[in-house]
Amino acid sequence: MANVLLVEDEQDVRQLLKRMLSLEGFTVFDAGSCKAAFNIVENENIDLVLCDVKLPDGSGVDLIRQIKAAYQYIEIILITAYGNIPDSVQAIKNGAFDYIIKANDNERILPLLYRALENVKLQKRVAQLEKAAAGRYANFDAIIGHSTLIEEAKTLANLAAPTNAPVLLLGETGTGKEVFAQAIHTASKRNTKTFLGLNCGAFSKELLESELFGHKAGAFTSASKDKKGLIEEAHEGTLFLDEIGEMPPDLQVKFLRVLETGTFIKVGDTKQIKVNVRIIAATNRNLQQEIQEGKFREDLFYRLNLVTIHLPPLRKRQQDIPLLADFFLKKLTQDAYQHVKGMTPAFADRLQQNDWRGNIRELRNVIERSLLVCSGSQLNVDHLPVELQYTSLKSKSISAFDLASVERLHIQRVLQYTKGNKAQAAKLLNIGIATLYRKIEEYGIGALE
Ligand SMILES: Nc1ncnc2c1ncn2[C@@H]1O[C@H](COP(=O)(O)OP(=O)(O)OP(=O)(O)O)[C@@H](O)[C@H]1O
Repeated sequence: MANVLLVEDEQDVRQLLKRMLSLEGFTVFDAGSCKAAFNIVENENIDLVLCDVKLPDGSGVDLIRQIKAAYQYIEIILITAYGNIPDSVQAIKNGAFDYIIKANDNERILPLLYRALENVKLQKRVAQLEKAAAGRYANFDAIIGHSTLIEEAKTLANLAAPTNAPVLLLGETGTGKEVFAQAIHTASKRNTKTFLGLNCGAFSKELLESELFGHKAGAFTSASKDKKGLIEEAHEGTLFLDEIGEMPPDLQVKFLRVLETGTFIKVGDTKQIKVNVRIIAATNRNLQQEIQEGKFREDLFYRLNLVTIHLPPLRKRQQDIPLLADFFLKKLTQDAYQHVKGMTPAFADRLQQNDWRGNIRELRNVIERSLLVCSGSQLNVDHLPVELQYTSLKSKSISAFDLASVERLHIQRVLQYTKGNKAQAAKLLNIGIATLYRKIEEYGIGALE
C-alpha cells in the first residue's frame, strides 16, 4: 500500500485526515511544519504528500517546489482555503498534482488521491522501462573475466538469452548470479520490458506468496485493496528469483503451475490469470540434496533446470582476480580516491592467494576498504585488511595440529600485532631477529611490504 505524508499544523484537521487515510489502508506519516515534512520525505519512501498552505515555518506552496526538485515521482496535493486562487495556481506551477479546498472538498479527497497514486505508479513504470531500454541492466560485456569457467558460463547464458526457457543459476554468494540474470534479460527480446528481482529468502511464507502472486482485497486482515504480484508485474518481462531453494514447499507447487501453464491465481481469488513471464532462478544451495531431504520438489527442479549455469567461485578462477580488482579500482576511483592510480604486483598477488568465501562482492569490499586507508598513489599490501596481509595457513595444506603450523600461525599473529615490525615481533617472541627471519622464510610467511 502507498505511503502518504500529511503536512498540516492544525491538530484536529490532521487527526481527522490521518484517520480517514489510515482506514483506507495507507501508511500515513504526518508533520506540522515544512522542515519536519522534508525530513520525512528524505527518510521514508513517500508516494504522495497532502499539504496545507500555511505552515509555521513557511509556505506549503514553496515546499512543493522543494520536494518536486528532489523527488520527481512524489505527487503532491495542496490543501487550500476557500478562495485562495493565487496559491492554487502557483502550487500547480510548482508541480502539484492538484489542490483541494479545505472543508469543501471532502468527498473529492480519496478519488483524487487514488488518481495521483496511479500517476506515481505509471511514472515509476515508465522510468523502469526507460532504464531497461537504456541498457542500464548489466550486459555480457560488463561481466569481467576470461577464465575458461566464466567464459563457458557466458557462452551458455548467451545461447539461452534469446529463448524463453527458464534458467537456473547456481553459485556461491557473490559470484554474480544477479549480474548474469540481468545480462540474460538485456540480451533477450524482453529487454524493453520489466526486469524484476525477488529474494525468496527475505520473506515469510505469507508475504512471499502475496509478493509473488498478489492478493485480492480481504484475502487477509491487512489486505484492504487488490494487489498485483511480481509475476503479474513482470508480464512480458523477466522475473529473477534469488534463493529459490528457500521457497516453502506449498508455494513451490503454486509456482510450478506458473512454469507449466503460465497461469496463477491471486491469494483469496478464484480467477485464473494468464501471464507471459520468463523465469530466471538462482540458488547457492545444493538443490539435489534438498530434493533428497524433501525440501525441494523434484518436478520443480526439472522444470527449472532446463538451462543450468554454474557460476564459478572466485578461487576457481584466480586469473580473473587481478582483472576484477583493476575493474573495481577504476570504478571506485572515478568519483573518489582519485589520488590512487593503481596497485602493486604484491597487492594483486595477495588478492590471488585469498580464498574469497564472499567471492566478487567480498573482493569489491576489500578494494574499497584498501582505498579508504591509502594515502599514496598505489595500493600496496599494507592497505589490505590485516587478515589478508599474510598468506593463509589453509593454502599451505599443513595440518593444524603439527607443531610447525602452530608456530607459524603464532608468528603470523604476532607480526599482525606489530603491523609487520620484525624487530618488535622478535622481542615479543623472545627470539633473535635472525631466527625470526629464518622462520619467516622457512614457513613462507608473506611479509608486509
Ligand atoms: N563478472 C563480474 N564483473 C563485474 N562485477 C561483477 C561480476 N559479477 C558480479 N559482480 C559484482 O559483484 C557483486 C555481487 O554480484 P551479484 O549480486 O550478482 O552476486 P550474487 O551471486 O547474486 O550474490 P547473492 O547470492 O549473495 O545474491 C555485485 O556488486 C556485482 O555488480
